[in-house]
Amino acid sequence: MSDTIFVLNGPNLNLLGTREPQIYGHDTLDDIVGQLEDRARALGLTIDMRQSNHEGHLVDWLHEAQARDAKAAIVNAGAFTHTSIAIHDAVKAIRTPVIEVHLSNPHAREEFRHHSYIGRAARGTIAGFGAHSYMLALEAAARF
Ligand SMILES: O=C(O)[C@]1(O)C=C(c2cccc(Sc3ccccc3)c2)[C@@H](O)[C@H](O)C1
Repeated sequence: MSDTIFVLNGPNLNLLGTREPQIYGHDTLDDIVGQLEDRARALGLTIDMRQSNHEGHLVDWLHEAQARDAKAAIVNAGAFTHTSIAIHDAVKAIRTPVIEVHLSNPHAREEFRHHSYIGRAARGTIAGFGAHSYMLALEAAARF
């Protein structure tokens, strides 16, 4: 197993920090990756953070996480959380442990956000703590 943690982000998260801070906080993905890299360095780990608006990229990157024997994959699939059987199947297909994360708490929001295809396949889920959701997931992954 390598010391690499994949951090994979889905649609619209490239716009994070620009709108709806009351839901998603003020941090951008660049802010979050900087926080993660500082902590990962202290843990002897490496972060590989990516974002795409395309479902197939996330599927390909989950396959790559396994191919590179990643220690874990932290996944915020955004809206694909609630729609993507393809990403669910990729999470089930790989040996790499996957931690689902969300900035908001989808269960406290609209009904259509209450179901997660990713959550049904992941090792666990951390949601509702803004950027800290990612940091909590890194701490959990470090103990795998
Ligand atoms: O809370 C999350 O992290 C979540 O994964 C993120 C989502 C999301 C949705 C739209 C935009 C963004 S990122 C954003 C937020 C504000 C302005 C621009 C982009 C995230 C939702 O689709 C999900 O239901 C929940």
